[in-house]
Amino acid sequence: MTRPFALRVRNLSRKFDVSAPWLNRVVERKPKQYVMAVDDVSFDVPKGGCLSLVGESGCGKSTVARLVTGLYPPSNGSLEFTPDINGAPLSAQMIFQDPYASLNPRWKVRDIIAEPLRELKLRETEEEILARVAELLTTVGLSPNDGGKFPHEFSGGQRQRISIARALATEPRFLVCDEPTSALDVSVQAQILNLMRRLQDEMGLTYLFISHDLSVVRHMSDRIAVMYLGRIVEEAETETLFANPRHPYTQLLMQTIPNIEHPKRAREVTTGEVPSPLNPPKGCAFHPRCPLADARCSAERPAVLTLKDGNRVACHRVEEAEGDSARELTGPNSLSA
Ligand SMILES: Nc1ncnc2c1ncn2[C@@H]1O[C@H](COP(=O)(O)OP(=O)(O)OP(=O)(O)O)[C@@H](O)[C@H]1O
Repeated sequence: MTRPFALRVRNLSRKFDVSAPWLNRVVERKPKQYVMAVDDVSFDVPKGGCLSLVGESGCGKSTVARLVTGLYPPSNGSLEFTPDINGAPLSAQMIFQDPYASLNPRWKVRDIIAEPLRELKLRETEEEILARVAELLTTVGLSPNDGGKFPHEFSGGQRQRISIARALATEPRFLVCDEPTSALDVSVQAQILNLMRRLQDEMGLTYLFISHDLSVVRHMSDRIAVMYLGRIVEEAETETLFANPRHPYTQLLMQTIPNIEHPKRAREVTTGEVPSPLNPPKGCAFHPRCPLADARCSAERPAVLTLKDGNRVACHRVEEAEGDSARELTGPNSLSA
């Protein structure tokens, strides 16, 4: 049975104009240049669940986050929130990687958290606003007295708790979390992830979670979409992805996860570099780094196939290996509705 979705994204693209200034282009006879930061991406975020986007720096994760929160308009494609999420005060709230940079250092914590309440007039009196701030601080594991302090008086983990409290102020149903723990120590990361899971259970929140680290998203996610150079290369249920990573790039990312046998792994891919998005490789964008690549991979871009188990993968070699069990639906990137 298909799970109801909170957000449905179809064929979403976003390009950025990165051309040199007009005069330089004319003098040097250079054409306009574009980066395809997000290229024909489709996914569903399950209601009350968590979909994670994973991939190396520059693959387009943050741009998807900004498209979902409305910070950027798409160049193409659609975003559809279910009506109850659209009806919430803001359809999607965002939690950022660096809580210090996203908290105004000159404001007391209570004013930081109260800002959206005041802005959107969600409480009538100052007393009600302060009561709500105290409630939010308690919800994220801080003390109501912490409202009188400034951001620099807190540790990194506590500052991320403050960001979460502020994001929750408007009672959103949908949170976009862009690398919320990657600036934190591993032990603090676990505390913040546990807090986010508890809040999800208690408030029925839906998460779009973004990380470069598969091990971080493993225990948060119902499904994981792996991105490479602006496109989704594999999307699967979390346990299936870990048990049977099909795309060679997912397999490469798996090799960066520390485990008992390899406790000191780098956590980041150290073999080969991501090609420039200004000049992406022809065919499959991953083929220059792929141990399985053959002539077809350098010539023909693989479509995103939906497999019998509902998971999706864009790889000629997987398609060949899975034979009849792989089936293409109505076109590249389509999902079973
Ligand atoms: N405002 C912008 N103008 C021009 N290019 C951009 C802009 N935002 C992103 N890009 C480019 O789009 C591509 C995707 O960037 P994006 O930040 O979405 O990736 P990411 O996977 O989130 O990486 P990171 O984790 O480093 O932020 C990159 O090549 C980036 O340089």
